[in-house]
Amino acid sequence: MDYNAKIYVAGHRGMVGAALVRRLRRAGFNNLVVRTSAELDLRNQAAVADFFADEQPEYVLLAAARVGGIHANNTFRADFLYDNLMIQSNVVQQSHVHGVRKLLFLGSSCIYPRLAPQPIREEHLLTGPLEPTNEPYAIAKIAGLKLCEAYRSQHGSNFITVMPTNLYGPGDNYNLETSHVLPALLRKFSEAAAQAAPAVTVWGTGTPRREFLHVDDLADACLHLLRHYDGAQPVNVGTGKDITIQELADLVAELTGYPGEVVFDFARPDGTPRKLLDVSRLHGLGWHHRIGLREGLQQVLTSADWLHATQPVAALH
Ligand SMILES: NC(=O)c1ccc[n+]([C@@H]2O[C@H](COP(=O)([O-])OP(=O)(O)OC[C@H]3O[C@@H](n4cnc5c(N)ncnc54)[C@H](OP(=O)(O)O)[C@@H]3O)[C@@H](O)[C@H]2O)c1
Ligand SMILES: C[C@@H]1O[C@H](OP(=O)(O)OP(=O)(O)OC[C@H]2O[C@@H](n3cnc4c(=O)[nH]c(N)nc43)[C@H](O)[C@@H]2O)[C@@H](O)[C@H](O)[C@@H]1O
Repeated sequence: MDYNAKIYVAGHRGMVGAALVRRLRRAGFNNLVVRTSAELDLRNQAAVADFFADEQPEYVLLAAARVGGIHANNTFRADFLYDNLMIQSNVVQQSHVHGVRKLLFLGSSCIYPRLAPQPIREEHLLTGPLEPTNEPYAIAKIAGLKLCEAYRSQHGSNFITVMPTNLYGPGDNYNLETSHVLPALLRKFSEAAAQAAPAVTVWGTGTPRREFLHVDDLADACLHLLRHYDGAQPVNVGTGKDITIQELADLVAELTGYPGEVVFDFARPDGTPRKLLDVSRLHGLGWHHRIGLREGLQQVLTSADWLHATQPVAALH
């Protein structure tokens, strides 16, 4: 890849988008194009067409999406379906119209069938019913993956799809209603430790298993695939290891120094019982993750981003 190539990072302020910008800059790619959602609402077809006509990017990394945890997905079902369909349809279609050399689309491990064989291989997609709590989001993401596949087959477009597992790291969402489990537990346990609260409530039964990859590892994998992968098949990106939500809660309690009780709220949904990714295709392409979960959590808990993100509201005024 030419270091002066114009690369559009859609969603550059998000956790993944910001990590992509950091990784691209560190690699020497400095001709990056970015827009906030206020500057360019990617649901607006005409605005996206104008943007591509003006900027003519050579590469596109599509990290803009409506994203959230199990509760947000299950609550804002129409928003997760509509926003993601519009964003990806506009960006992928305009990438084709303007002859983008390569586009990287981000799927997710949660779009595989709810009870897919474990670990999940890329060919397990669409082989069974989806997890109900995030079916709208999964349908949108599957449509995006299929749109990339269709442009490749009809027009020879080099649009690749990456399937990340659950991610965490700098720029994560710590809103307790809309976030994913890992940032939610980091916040809950650290606030409980600071306030000497007697117990922390964890949603569900604690028995589901989840795999967690640091977002800087994901960004590194995306750059590796942007440089070395031109295949039609999606590529899973993960660590190949998972833990139960109970084990995650115990690890977060240890790292935040919380001594109190953990209480499980069975009224909250567990979601998919397990979604461990088979990462042999990725390993075969020469990439392995570097940041283990304990090390990654310690990095988050000592980062400036964490202190800023979880500053008590009172302190902000
Ligand atoms: N987080 C995970 O665990 C995870 C796991 C697997 C896959 N992924 C995928 O990774 C990608 C990024 O996720 P993330 O965790 O980085 O999400 P995030 O932190 O919520 O960031 C999403 C970004 O999308 C942008 N965006 C949302 N709606 C937009 C719109 N209408 N127009 C323009 N931009 C819009 C936002 O821009 P502004 O900030 O400017 O508003 C934001 O920067 C998504 O495709 C997601 O499916 C995430
Ligand atoms: C990667 C993401 O995976 C998502 O599924 P998924 O991992 O179940 O989404 P999470 O919200 O991370 O929930 C994972 C598991 O953690 C439990 N959990 C326990 N305590 C909490 C808490 O305080 N907050 C949250 N959020 N969960 C909690 C939750 O019930 C579920 O069993 C999809 O819904 C998204 O579409 C996205 O793709």
